[in-house]
Amino acid sequence: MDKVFIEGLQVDALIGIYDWERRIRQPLVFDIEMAFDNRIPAASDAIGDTLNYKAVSKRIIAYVSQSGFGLVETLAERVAAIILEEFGVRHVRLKLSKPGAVRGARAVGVMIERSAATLQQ
Ligand SMILES: Nc1nc2c(c(=O)[nH]1)N=C([C@H](O)[C@@H](O)CO)CN2
Repeated sequence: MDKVFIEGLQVDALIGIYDWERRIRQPLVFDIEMAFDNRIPAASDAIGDTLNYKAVSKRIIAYVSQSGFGLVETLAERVAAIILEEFGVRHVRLKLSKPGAVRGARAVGVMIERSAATLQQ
C-alpha cells in the first residue's frame, strides 16, 4: 500500500506527569505514515484527490497545541484517531517523540499503529 508521510512535525505542548511539567510547554515531534492509494491523485494531478499532508499537519498542530495530557500514550492515541476518523485513512503508523525528557537520551516516546477497522468506539 502507498503511504503519505509527515516527518519531524514539531509542536509545543503541555505534556507530562510531574508538577514542573504542568507549568511549561515542551517540544514534541511526530513522525507519521498514512496508508493511501496515491495512484488516484497521480492520475488526476488534483490536490483534491490527495491525502493532503498540509491539512493533516495543520489539524495535528491545532489539536496538540491545545491538549494537556499526562502521558504521551494518550496523546498518540488521540492523534491517531483524528487521522483515521477525519481524513478517511485506513491505517496509520505514528511515532511521538519527547526530545530531552530523559537525560542522556536524544528522545523518548511511543510508536503505535492503528487501523480504522479496529478503532475503539
Ligand atoms: N511510557 C511513558 N513513560 C513516561 C512518560 C510517559 O508519558 N509515558 N512520562 C514521563 C514524564 O512525563 C517524563 O517525560 C518527564 O521527564 C515519564 N515516563
